[in-house]
Amino acid sequence: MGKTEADPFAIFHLPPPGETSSERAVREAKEAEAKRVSDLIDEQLKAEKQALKKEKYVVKVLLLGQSESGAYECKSTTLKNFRMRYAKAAWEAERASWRSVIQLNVIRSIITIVEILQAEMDGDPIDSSTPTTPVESPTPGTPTPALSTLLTDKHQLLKLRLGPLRRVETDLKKRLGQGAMEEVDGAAAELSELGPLSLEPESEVLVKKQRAEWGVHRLHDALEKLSVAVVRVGSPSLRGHGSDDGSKEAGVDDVTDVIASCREDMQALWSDEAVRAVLKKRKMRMEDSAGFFLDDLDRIAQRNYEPSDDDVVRARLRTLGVQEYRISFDPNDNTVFADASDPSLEPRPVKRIPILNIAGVGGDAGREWLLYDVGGSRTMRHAWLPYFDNVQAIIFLAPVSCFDERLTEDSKINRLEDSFLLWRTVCGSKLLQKTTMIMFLNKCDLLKKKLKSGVQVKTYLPSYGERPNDANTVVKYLKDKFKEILKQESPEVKRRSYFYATTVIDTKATAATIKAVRDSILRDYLKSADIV
Ligand SMILES: Nc1nc2c(ncn2[C@@H]2O[C@H](COP(=O)(O)OP(=O)(O)OP(=O)(O)O)[C@@H](O)[C@H]2O)c(=O)[nH]1
Ligand SMILES: [Mg+2]
Repeated sequence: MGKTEADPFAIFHLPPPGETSSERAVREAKEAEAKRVSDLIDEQLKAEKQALKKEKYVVKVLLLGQSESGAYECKSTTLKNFRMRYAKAAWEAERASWRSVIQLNVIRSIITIVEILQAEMDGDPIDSSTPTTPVESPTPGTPTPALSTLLTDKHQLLKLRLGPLRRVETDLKKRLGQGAMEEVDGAAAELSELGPLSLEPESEVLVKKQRAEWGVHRLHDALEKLSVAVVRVGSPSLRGHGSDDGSKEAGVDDVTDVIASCREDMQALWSDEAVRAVLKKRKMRMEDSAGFFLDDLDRIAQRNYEPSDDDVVRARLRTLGVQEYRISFDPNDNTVFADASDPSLEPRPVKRIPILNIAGVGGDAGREWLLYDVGGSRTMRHAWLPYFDNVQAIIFLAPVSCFDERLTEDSKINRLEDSFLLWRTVCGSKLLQKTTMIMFLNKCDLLKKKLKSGVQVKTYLPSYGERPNDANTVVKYLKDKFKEILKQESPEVKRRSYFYATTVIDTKATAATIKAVRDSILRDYLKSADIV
């Protein structure tokens, strides 16, 4: 190579004239460090590029539905069914942490009962706006016989003996930590100001069934805090309360210890006939409320209690904001179900037909899913919009049992009506025109119970007319209504939709539905991405 053809930039790589050997060593060290940093940046860029490419094939699924204090659409419960089946490692790792949430649910139920007894003692009027499952009780507003005379010294004693649960509730909330907060809505605000429990007539205690509910913004963080607390059991800061007999098992934290010590008193309260009569009069069906575990106290209020899958699914913790979950499907599970849309009320076994081999056709496409669980209250709905972009499927939870209930936040609105409105808005969104729509007509168990107790659908939905008042007919009627709305709101594209009648706390029955849903979403995704 001649002098004129020399690399004009070579001069920049030449050592400075007159460089000593120590200066050279310093320079070379600097150059080596610069190269290391440059290589690192290159590697990061490459990894980001690969992640972006992979992200393109991530299937996004959004769970939607209303949620008001006192009535929920079970979005998080549905998601738990997915994770229990398809994110087994994370599910197992979290299991112990859910114990604290279940304990919190138990304590909440007991405190609610004590407050209702208090209201009866004080002669507080019955709150007619409360959307609870109706039981045979007098029409709100009409004079009701006082049951306070049924409440005796026995109840006073029980109340006193259950007093420590208040402190334990505070401890549990502290454990949930900063990621958690109490969702205080309107009338329930006073509850957070409540002092110690009291059955004295001069007490300031107010009973509202529109309860302040404990919720979390970052479930993962909250559960992680709980697991740390569980590991720390036996640490001095968590000790301090002895059990009835003064003994305490090693490794049992204070909260669990107090709950176990209160087991018999909690059972006595829950099984007491006078208490049941007051609850009935005040239209509170604890059995139908979220996070109900009082029938399982024998098992749960134990020092060695460990939650089962079903317990975790039934545990109630309100979602605030939007939570993201990643699920990676097993690469060996490469068959999908044949189309199983529109099954009858009881999930029908569907024939398993290997219609495609994903690994062979689309590589990793469709293996990674991002599931978004959003807080459903009206004040949170604005937060949904950014998640509509590029979403493959919406799982919409509609509560079929709520045809006779009204929103807590606006007592003029029927809950079913609100669900129809929300469904119309979601179906009509331009961003979702090609999105697969999956509807869970949920809470079939509560619907059956309600109809069995004699509630007539036509009283609340005059258009229901003289159709039979049974669950199958009601579900079919509502499904047709939802389908009609979907059709009206999908004028151009033929959008895929699937409707399922569900009871998502029944994990066994839901397993088949979840599998069918997974397969439908995957099949539609692969088709839309032109992978098949
Ligand atoms: N009886 C009955 N209860 C159910 C059913 N599905 C869910 N639940 C209960 O309802 C409660 C609330 O459900 P969640 O899944 O937390 O409701 P959500 O839609 O996530 O509510 P937000 O987080 O407040 O938006 C849970 O504690 C469940 O135990 C069902 O099909 N039948
Ligand atoms: Mg939730």
